Amino acid sequence: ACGREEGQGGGENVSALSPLADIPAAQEPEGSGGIPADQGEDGSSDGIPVGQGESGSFGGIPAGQGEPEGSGGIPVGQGESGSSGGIPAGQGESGDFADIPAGQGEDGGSGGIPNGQEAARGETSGETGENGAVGSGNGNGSGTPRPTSVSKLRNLPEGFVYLDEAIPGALFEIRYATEYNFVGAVIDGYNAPLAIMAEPAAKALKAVNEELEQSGYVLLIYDAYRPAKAVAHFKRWAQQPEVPEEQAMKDVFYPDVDKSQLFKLGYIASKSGHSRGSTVDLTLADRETGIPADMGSPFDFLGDISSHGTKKITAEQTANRELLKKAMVKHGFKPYNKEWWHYTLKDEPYPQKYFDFDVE
Ligand SMILES: C[C@@H](N)C(=O)N[C@H](C)C(=O)O
Ligand SMILES: [Zn+2]
Repeated sequence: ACGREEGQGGGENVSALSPLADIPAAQEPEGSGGIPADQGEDGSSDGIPVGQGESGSFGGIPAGQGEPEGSGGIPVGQGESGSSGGIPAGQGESGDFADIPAGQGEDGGSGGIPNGQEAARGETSGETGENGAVGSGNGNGSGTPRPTSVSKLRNLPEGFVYLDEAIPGALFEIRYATEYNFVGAVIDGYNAPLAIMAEPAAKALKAVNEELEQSGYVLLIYDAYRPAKAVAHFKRWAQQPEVPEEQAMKDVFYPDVDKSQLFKLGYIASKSGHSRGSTVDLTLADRETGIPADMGSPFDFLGDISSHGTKKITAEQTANRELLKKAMVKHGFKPYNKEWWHYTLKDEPYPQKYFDFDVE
């Protein structure tokens, strides 16, 4: 897993494959570095990787632009994403589409951090049903990939796409659709372990994946588009006092910080770039095994060690972070200094809009 555990996967190959360009991390917090809760910024998540088998075409995506952020647990193979025909009547409406005007945003939540669980190669549950069911793992932190049937409603707002269709070969572990995240519950608005982004961001991310494949890696995506209602859920949770039942998840994701400080410290954003559809939480995984590269801290570990430039990690872990960063920056994404997994497309198509349709 990508946590603090020993890095599997990436290690040795990395130095040979990555020129470690010194790309400075973006200063501007999408998160809320030093910004009081409620003033919004970006956030991200961690989840269950899903191996995306055959994905559909990437039709209709405008020339690339882009940015990124993920979920905890078990990578899930997204088998064949079949056609979307056959959606039962009455299921078609995807969630609310209440766009939140810029400046009103709710606080962003923070993606759960995967505890070094092995990223199981997408257990493709595969067979896509008539309504596009795909297999996906449930990020319950058990370490055991369990196929789940997911039906895509396929009526996303115009301009948005499912990443399993847009980025063949990527893996997914949508933590906020599971209980394996810092909140310890499925997050509001995540009705299925799916990743959605605005088309330009998806196109740019596809290019990143293609480039990394040359080095033996694929992208493992923990979170992408995040509904505003999910950010509101994070905020409500952070405002409640910590209780003993939360200790297990606290130990994994925010052991050194009181949860009431997570927004203020920039680890979760009140107005998250994720809700604008062009931010993604992700890591590198071995192309053959699906095992996440060792990044020195797990996804959604909310602490200093997750910052770009930290001295607390090994040269190999730094190299892994740099390999990901170099590829992301090359294709138009900007990093977030406090979280090595969080990236946002610079030329995002909806810079002022905070969407609230459900992930389903
Ligand atoms: C919570 C974490 N995964 C994340 O995305 N943090 C940034 C700052 C956000 O909430 O936008
Ligand atoms: Zn993020």
